Amino acid sequence: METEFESRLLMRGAAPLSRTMSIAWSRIDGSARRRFAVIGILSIVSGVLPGAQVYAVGALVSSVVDSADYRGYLVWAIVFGVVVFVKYVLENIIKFLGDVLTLRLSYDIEIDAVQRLGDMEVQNFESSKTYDIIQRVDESTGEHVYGLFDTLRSAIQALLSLLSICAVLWQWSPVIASMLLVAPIPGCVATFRVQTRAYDIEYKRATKARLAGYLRGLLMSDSAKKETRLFRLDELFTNSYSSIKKNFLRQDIGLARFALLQAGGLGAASVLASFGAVVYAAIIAGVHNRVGELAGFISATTQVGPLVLAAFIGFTGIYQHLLYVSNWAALVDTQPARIAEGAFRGPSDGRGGSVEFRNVSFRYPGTDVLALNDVSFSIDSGSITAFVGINGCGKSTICKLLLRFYEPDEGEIFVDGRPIGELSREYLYSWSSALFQDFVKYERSLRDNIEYGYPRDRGTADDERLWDSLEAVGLRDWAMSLPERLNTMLGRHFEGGHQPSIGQWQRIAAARALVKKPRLLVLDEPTASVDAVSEKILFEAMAALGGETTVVLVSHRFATVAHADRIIVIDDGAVVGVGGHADLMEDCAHYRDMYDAQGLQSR
Ligand SMILES: Nc1ncnc2c1ncn2[C@@H]1O[C@H](COP(=O)(O)OP(=O)(O)OP(=O)(O)O)[C@@H](O)[C@H]1O
Repeated sequence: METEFESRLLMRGAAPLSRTMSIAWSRIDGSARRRFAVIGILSIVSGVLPGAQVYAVGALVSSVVDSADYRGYLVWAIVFGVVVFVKYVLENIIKFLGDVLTLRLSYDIEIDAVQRLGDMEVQNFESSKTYDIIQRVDESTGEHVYGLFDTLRSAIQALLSLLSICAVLWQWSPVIASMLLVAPIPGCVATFRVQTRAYDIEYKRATKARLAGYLRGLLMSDSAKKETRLFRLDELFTNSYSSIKKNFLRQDIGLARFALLQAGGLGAASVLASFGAVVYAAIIAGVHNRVGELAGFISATTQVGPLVLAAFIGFTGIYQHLLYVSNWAALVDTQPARIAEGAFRGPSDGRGGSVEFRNVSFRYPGTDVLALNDVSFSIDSGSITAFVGINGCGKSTICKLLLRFYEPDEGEIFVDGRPIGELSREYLYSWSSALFQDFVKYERSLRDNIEYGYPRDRGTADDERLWDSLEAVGLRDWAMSLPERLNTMLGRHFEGGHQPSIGQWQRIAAARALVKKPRLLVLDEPTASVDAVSEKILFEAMAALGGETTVVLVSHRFATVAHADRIIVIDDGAVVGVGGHADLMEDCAHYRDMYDAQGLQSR
């Protein structure tokens, strides 16, 4: 059973090990590689010193026994001291260089991972495959990258030390040398078994551990607290969490018992075998009067066990690091979905903003259902166009394609008469803006919250512009009443934060969308959280943009929708009606049904 598992472990690790190590190596810069080289050379020197140390012990004791003159053994005492001291110095230098390298790699790799995440397209975060990889990369990856190389280095150094000791012992007695080398093996097998079992437990519990982490996160989340309290989910989640943890506890205690049994069996066999080797060496020494060699054997006994273990376990310990590093390597190795960049950078101050979808069809990656099926429509520049339809009909998908978060599978999208793929996204985003239904509540100052919507290449937005945006969304008076006005921190996570209501948060997000005075404004359910008065204010803000800004509005509120210049009705990924409110009430049964349903609900 164990053997089968161990071989599975090696199989599982061997292929990713070489791939992961080559990825890690390719990401390490020249100076870090030089540091690795220096550490490697010092490790080789330090690796052969234990042999010299054992030899010096033997020679020292022999010279004490054989020579009456202290000068005879003083030389060996000095040699012994120098060997011990040089090893001490080398080990400390290796440790220092290793620590510095760990810190540097941790920094480099953490920044590299963060940059990769920042650089990813929206669609990667909406794909469970990539999202899974993203979730598994944590801040400790850098330490494990060095750990991966360092474990290998330590194992090789331990092997060198063993060879050097072996070379010395062999000259004295091949039989005792063999006994000493073989003695630690059962103990190593025991440790290997315990480690592989621990690794296997960790590997198998990864999914449950993630679930436990998720439940814990829900229990700690301020946004989830109301629901968890109301639906008594806190109790349910706490029970699930503790049941997972109890299971882990049971496994860990079982592992501790297994470790004790292994130590008591194979581990004890090693101790007894070493003891046997020393007794045998003592007998030989007594018979042949080779006290120096006996001292060398005893000195070697204390070193050989840990060295065999380090060499043996070092190679298995690599898998522990591999578990972490492979997540990061998978991130590096992932070919995230990319949106091709267009070259057109256009006149930055030019107005416009007309949009056309021509026979656009689209499936989300990894699905076979058409989210949009042969969709065609056109939107005049400066107009307000509303999209309506039941949940899941494809309205948000139209917004995502228009903002180039995805590319259509078929058909083409034109902006100002030009295929959208020809526009550079930097250019497109410099004059378009959006307010999403899942807008972000940045727990930063009110100023930051609005300024985040202002293009960085235009510098910082002046206060007047920020106040204008607040005015447009009806928040000027509220902002004036805040303790530090624009500089007031928002949210509860940082000290001194002021918590806006959800509707205020949404209007702040609207101010952020408006601050750049966009030519194209996509509003994906912008009024979901606001009251009727605020909705009117928001709509007036949109209308005030009229002529200057093309507004694409997704909304379920017919009171808002009815004011749009044109309404496009979507059903099951297809356009089923286009026109003004009055026309659609006449001609489009689907629109009329939705309108009536909302009228009934509100009565
Ligand atoms: N990231 C995604 N991966 C796979 N399928 C998706 C994804 N996002 C949306 N879909 C699917 O695409 C279809 C259209 O979704 P979309 O979000 O565009 O609907 P919607 O009209 O905006 O709905 P709602 O009114 O609920 O916001 C739905 O069937 C939905 O399940």
